[in-house]
Amino acid sequence: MLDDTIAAIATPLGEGAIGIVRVSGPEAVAIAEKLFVSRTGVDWRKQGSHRLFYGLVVDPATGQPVDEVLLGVMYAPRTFTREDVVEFNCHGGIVPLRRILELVLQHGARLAEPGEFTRRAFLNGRLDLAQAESILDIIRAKTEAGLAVAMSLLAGELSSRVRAFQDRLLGLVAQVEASIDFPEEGIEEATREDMVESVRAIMGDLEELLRQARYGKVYREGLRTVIVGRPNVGKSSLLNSLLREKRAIVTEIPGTTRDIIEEVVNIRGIPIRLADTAGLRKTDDIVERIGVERSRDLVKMADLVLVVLDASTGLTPEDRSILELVREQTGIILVNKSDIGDGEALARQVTPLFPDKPVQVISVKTGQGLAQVEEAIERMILGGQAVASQLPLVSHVRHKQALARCYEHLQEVLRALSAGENLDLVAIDLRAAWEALGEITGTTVAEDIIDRIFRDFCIGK
Ligand SMILES: Nc1nc2c(c(=O)[nH]1)N(C=O)[C@@H](CNc1ccc(C(=O)N[C@@H](CCC(=O)O)C(=O)O)cc1)CN2
Ligand SMILES: Nc1nc2c(ncn2[C@@H]2O[C@H](COP(=O)(O)OP(=O)(O)OP(=O)(O)O)[C@@H](O)[C@H]2O)c(=O)[nH]1
Ligand SMILES: [K+]
Repeated sequence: MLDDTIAAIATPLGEGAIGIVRVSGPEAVAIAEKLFVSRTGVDWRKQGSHRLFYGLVVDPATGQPVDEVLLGVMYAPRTFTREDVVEFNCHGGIVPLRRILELVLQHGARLAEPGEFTRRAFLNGRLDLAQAESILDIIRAKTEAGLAVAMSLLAGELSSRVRAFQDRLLGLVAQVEASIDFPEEGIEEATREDMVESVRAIMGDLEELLRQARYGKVYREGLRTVIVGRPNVGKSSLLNSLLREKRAIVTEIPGTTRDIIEEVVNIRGIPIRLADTAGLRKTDDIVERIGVERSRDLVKMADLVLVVLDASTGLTPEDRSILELVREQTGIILVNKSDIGDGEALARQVTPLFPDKPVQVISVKTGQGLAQVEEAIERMILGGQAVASQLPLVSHVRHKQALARCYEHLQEVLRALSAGENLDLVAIDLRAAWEALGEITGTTVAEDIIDRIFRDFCIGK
């Protein structure tokens, strides 16, 4: 598979200043030799790696110049894929990009599959699987904190933690196997206790990582949030104030399963994905409207519900119905318009009715309480902590699940050790724990999981 040379357009297809056709594999340099004509008199083949050369791409069949380009040349093995890589930096239009790609394909490359460049980096050992996954996270990061989490994954911070765990487990395996090899000596009580202690220590460290994993995925995926409330309580005003005051609409992303536009607000580094609940906002009868399937889905799928009440009108039956609808969900109750009504009184009234939900008195008009809303959101996400003391190392569900499986195997090790069971059993569970960790870095992962990971990438990445 790695004998062939792959090529793809690596930049978005649209009108841009520059576009890149990327080529990787054993034929990459030979293809460039056929298509690229230097215009500086420099013999680019005689220069070092990681250089740019100015010239033309010329169609060898016709002798016609196709585009004026900068050719990037990087020689194996010190490249992104660990293969020879050439990059045609052409003008960023669809026709020059397509034309150059076509020529490259005619002269010895095949079209790359989605994520195939990164997959080669993984297969050739330049990146482990978690690092490869981080590259898509970098591309999709919605806030700077999200980018920082992705960059730490790329830097291998999780990977090195995982490898350290694996080393500790291997140490234990060696200890157990040594005892198995000399059964006549049996295993001493002290040794057994020693092992129990080591396993407990590893489990403690795993627990810490798993705690972070609870909110880690929010940095990557964002927090699906909806604002609900009856008409005129100030939902649009709240949304606008979040969007405007933050001046941080990072991007507009289409909802993945529905045709709903989401706007991403950056609240203390946490990407808050506010679904455009125009359907919910514009209707006369909000309760009835929530009954409408689409809106209900939106609310049910939300990670966080912001329920807005109006201090100037007090708690109405409609408010109660809305609050009932979202009783089971993570939410914050916002008592708005405290500038023209007794917000504290209304807050005292609803707090005992919905003890799970923090209540915050606000006025979108004066700005009162809005900073505390952000704090409350942060606190809910970070499991009670007001501020993340450190960015989470675990941001993928896949990684979290592998850590959890490792943990379960270690529970089994503990049980077997304290029940005085056969050491063969203990060794098997220790190895299983070790293997679960290898799924994160990709040393013990099934091919179909790797396929699934790279399928999400775009072509050219
Ligand atoms: N034009 C271009 N820009 C790009 C990339 C690319 O492939 N091409 N990248 C890719 O997605 C990212 C940068 N990542 C890269 C990672 C490693 C290497 C590389 O050549 N690494 C060598 C180090 C070479 C040296 O030390 O001299 C190596 O790791 O061995 C290049 C780009 C983002 N920008
Ligand atoms: N005094 C005061 N008025 C507010 C406050 N927040 C919003 N309003 C006003 O309340 C009215 C309704 O606000 P909207 O934001 O449109 O309310 P909504 O909940 O989106 O209303 P619908 O779209 O009908 O569901 C507007 O006139 C706002 O200016 C507030 O904190 N204090
Ligand atoms: K409105």
